[in-house]
Amino acid sequence: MTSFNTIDDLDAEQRVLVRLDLNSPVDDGEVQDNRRFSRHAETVKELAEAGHRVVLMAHQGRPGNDTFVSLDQHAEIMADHIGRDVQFVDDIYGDDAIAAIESLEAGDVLLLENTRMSDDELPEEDPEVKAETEFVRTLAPHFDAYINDAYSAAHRKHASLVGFPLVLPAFAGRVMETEYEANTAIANREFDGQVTMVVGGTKATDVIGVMNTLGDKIDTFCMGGIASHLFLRAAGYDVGYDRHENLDLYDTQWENNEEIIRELYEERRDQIKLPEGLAYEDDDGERAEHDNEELDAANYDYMDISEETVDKYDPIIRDSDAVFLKGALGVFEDEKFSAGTVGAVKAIAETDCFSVVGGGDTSRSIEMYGMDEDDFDHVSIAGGAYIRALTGDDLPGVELLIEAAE
Ligand SMILES: Nc1ncnc2c1ncn2[C@@H]1O[C@H](COP(=O)(O)OP(=O)(O)O)[C@@H](O)[C@H]1O
Ligand SMILES: O=C(OP(=O)(O)O)[C@H](O)COP(=O)(O)O
Repeated sequence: MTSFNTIDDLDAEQRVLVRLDLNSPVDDGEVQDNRRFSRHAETVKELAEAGHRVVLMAHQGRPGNDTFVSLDQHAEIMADHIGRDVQFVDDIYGDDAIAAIESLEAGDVLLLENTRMSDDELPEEDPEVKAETEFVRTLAPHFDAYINDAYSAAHRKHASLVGFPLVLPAFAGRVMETEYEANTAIANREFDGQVTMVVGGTKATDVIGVMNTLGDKIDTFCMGGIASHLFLRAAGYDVGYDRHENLDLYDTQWENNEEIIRELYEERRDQIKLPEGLAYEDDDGERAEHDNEELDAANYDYMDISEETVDKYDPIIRDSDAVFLKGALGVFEDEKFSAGTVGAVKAIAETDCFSVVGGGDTSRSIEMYGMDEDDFDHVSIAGGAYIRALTGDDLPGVELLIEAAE
């Protein structure tokens, strides 16, 4: 069913520019190894072993966030995964980057600096505009082929994702192939019985927009994470406001989505299940909980759904014939705030239903809490892209690969 050219269609010994998605959790400045590395390592290893000169591009975090860091650590982690050296240059398309690219020999692998450190990368613009950026125009002449393996970023119209397919022969990497095939098959499938979507994570903007479109396919949404705080705010509770100056989790997402959140809450109230309360860290560093009536956004950070909410969602999941999870229901990386995410993921694993767990960060909870990937029909390293794919909407990065093959 593959509709694009893949690594199998490459000529021998090419100079290949490969876009990966290595966007990872960062803990105190330390990049955390995760499934994105192991999955992309298959593509990188295959290309290097075939004797291509392999130059990798990826992004990390968003400017202004703590997770917006250099990719030097990513090069070391990738090297461990592929069992060969991964060179790193702290430049994207300047003289240092070009010199490093030109000095590569067959089978060498080089990682360029975080693409989002270039001003050309981020504004979402049409491919034709991105293809004209200095970023794309400077790098492209040094390559024979562009390979997009970053399915999980394919919903973004950024230079490294949509600019190059217009100026270089474009191919899909192995992760792109498998994620596209799995997610497209899921999107085209009809489900009988009860279909549930568990929605969490921090990127509420990515999920709220598509909830309306998916509303006719999904019987019940179980809400957690930041999106649930925004819905609770729409329901009149004191939550979903930022209390730290340098951390924008809520205010912008509320401003951008207020209308649709209020509309969804009004029109789909029976379908959308909200937390009964939320958990925070008390003065002794222990988990404590507030019921919705007690929520106090000015003084507390809420990091998980309450235990009562876990109990409310559990039977909904267990009675389902299909369950899709996108995003963590709480800060599961800290064990005391893992109850929501682990409760939902375990219930899905133990239920004989069709199941998909999505999200680069969220899929880490499976191994962190001793579950097995085989307990799910599909574990996607994509979050926003996978949920967008479920709506049947095109992903710009994928569309360009398909057009290139036509
Ligand atoms: N209440 C919360 N407050 C802060 N972060 C949260 C909260 N609930 C969930 N998260 C965080 O959401 C992250 C996953 O969100 P996101 O990046 O949107 O999903 P993914 O990368 O899995 O698609 C997790 O790492 C988790 O720590
Ligand atoms: O991690 C990603 O998306 P995801 O959190 O939806 O899985 C991608 O790398 C896209 O990153 P972005 O949402 O900062 O554009």
